[in-house]
Amino acid sequence: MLAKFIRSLGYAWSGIRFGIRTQRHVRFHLLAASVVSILASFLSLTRMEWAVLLLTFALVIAAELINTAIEQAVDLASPGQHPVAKAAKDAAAGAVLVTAVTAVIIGLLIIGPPLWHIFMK
Ligand SMILES: Nc1ncnc2c1ncn2[C@@H]1O[C@H](COP(=O)(O)OP(=O)(O)OP(=O)(O)O)[C@@H](O)[C@H]1O
Repeated sequence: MLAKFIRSLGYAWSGIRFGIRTQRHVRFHLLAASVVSILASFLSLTRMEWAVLLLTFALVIAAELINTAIEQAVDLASPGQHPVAKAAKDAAAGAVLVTAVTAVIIGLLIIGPPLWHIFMK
């Protein structure tokens, strides 16, 4: 039971590594999350603000990994060009865009005002 759980964690970790290795957008979002975290660590954020930031990072990275899974599955099912393949990939990319735009707005709402305060002092 425990061994099976650990094996499943290994599969999930290898999926994350695949996303990081092959998808430049995954790497970009990880970098953006790191930069925001470093900036945020200099600000006196509340636990709730940190929770919202972490949830936002997780949402964007998870959306990128699901997008990667959909791209892989579509390429396997439809190696040639097909309008349904395009619709599937574009919808998955749209989902990532929704989370990324929301993340930028949340980032501006949470770290924007304290950063503004520091730089305008
Ligand atoms: N098998 C396919 N059939 C039809 N259209 C496809 C197919 N594969 C990709 N496309 C479409 O071609 C366009 C570019 O696809 P591509 O996967 O290169 O997107 P991208 O976002 O530039 O990729 P990347 O993640 O490598 O940056 C998208 O509109 C996508 O939906």
